[in-house]
Amino acid sequence: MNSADTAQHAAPHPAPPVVRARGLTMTYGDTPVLHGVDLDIQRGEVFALLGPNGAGKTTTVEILEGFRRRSGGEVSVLGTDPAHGDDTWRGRIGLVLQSWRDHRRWRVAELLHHFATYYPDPRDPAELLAVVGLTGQAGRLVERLSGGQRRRLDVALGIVGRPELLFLDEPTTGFDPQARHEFHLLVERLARDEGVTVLLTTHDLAEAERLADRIAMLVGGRVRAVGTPAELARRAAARAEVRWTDRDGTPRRERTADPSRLVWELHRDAAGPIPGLEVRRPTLEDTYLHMVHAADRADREGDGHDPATGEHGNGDENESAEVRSA
Ligand SMILES: Nc1ncnc2c1ncn2[C@@H]1O[C@H](COP(=O)(O)OP(=O)(O)OP(=O)(O)O)[C@@H](O)[C@H]1O
Repeated sequence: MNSADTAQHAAPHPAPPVVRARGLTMTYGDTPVLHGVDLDIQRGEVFALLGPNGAGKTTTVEILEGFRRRSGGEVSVLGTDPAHGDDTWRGRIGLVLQSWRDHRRWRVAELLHHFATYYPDPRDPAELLAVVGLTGQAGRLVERLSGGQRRRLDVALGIVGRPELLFLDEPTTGFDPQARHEFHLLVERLARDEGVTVLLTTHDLAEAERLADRIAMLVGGRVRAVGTPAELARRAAARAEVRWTDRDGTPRRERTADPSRLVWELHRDAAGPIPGLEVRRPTLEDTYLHMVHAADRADREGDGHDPATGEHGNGDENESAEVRSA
């Protein structure tokens, strides 16, 4: 959006994004892994960062958390450059890390009380244990918790300080389905009722689809697309699958960009109802796989083709900024 558009359509004092990155780059040694990432995450938004192993998700998140120094670009998190965040800034951020390995000898409630003392206005630890379903384990040593229970404790520790921005790095790994469901309700409540902004990385596409207002797909250190799950499905032009059973009982399936035409043709050719007829719309998984394959292909061919839009760029990193901000 150009500045004239902004003046015309935006509120008089639009809130700045909670997370903003422009042209973020990262190089390990002489290996570049982020190639100019742009992100805008608004207050109260649940934002998921998806991408294959090695895409650069953790690197991006660690830079935003202030744990890793970037090589280049501009970054602002809660109005501060994370490279210069102080304790007050850190207190406004919640991290759900991959388990608190140094605290195995603590008891669950003790550890939560201890963490609560770091913050000016912490949540009540007993209430929080109930929220994450660990009341029955309050007196247990952390090292005696199951994997899923420890992950719930990670979540409790991440939100005890009432963070404005919560980073969730693969938060439900090891959760059973019910614990995952309860965790999703908790994240929805935090975002909806308390206006907490959430940045989630996950390999669970159903989780991203369920929780995220918007999703960014990061492949090979570039954001290939940003949008709601429905927008991404439309942009990726992933095809629907039509299933039916032939007159001789053979199950059939066909992928098509125009399912309504195929269904019409089937009806036109059939003498009566079509048994087993089913139209399956593209899922986020279809979209994801489509984009990852297309991005791999584009990178191999070096043609600047963007899988998110089907547009051809000039291979310039700035070109894909148009896609990202769309
Ligand atoms: N400390 C490091 N030193 C050198 N290279 C690193 C370092 N950390 C990550 N990398 C490399 O940077 C690239 C991006 O890694 P990163 O961990 O950010 O990816 P990711 O998207 O989080 O992957 P995953 O889904 O597997 O967690 C990978 O090629 C990885 O090998």
